[in-house]
Amino acid sequence: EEQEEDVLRELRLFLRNVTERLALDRRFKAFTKPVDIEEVPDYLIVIKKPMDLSTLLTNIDEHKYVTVSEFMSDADLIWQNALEYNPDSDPMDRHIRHRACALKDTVRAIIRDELDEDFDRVCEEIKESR
Ligand SMILES: COC(=O)N1C[C@@H]2C[C@@H]3O[C@]2(Cc2nccnc23)C1
Repeated sequence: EEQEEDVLRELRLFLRNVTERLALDRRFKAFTKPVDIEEVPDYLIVIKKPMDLSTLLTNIDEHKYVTVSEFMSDADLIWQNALEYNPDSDPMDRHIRHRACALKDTVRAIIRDELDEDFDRVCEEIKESR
């Protein structure tokens, strides 16, 4: 009903705000756009579910997420993929893994600090009812 759409609209506003703040953080520049398959031809052989911050924003606008947990599953792909594709000891791999870990910790800290438990529960109830 209308009240449910009001809740989901507020969820999208919250998720856009979080995602845009991450995209502005210079540490996360490598995560703002899809990895360029022309530059990295084997990327899709290694990484089965690519994800990036611009794709998160598109998904939000396409009403893909009804709960924060669904959003977090896709957001987690970003740093998980980076750890998986860049496992080596060379400085470049270590650098992007450090940033991937910072992304993981930053997303979790924002959600812990800014997501209201009761609001999240209402979203979960809407999801269960559909
Ligand atoms: C989230 O970003 C990444 O996982 N990567 C891995 C790729 C390997 C390396 O860095 C990336 C882009 C790139 N382009 C050209 C040559 N080498 C690289 C970014």
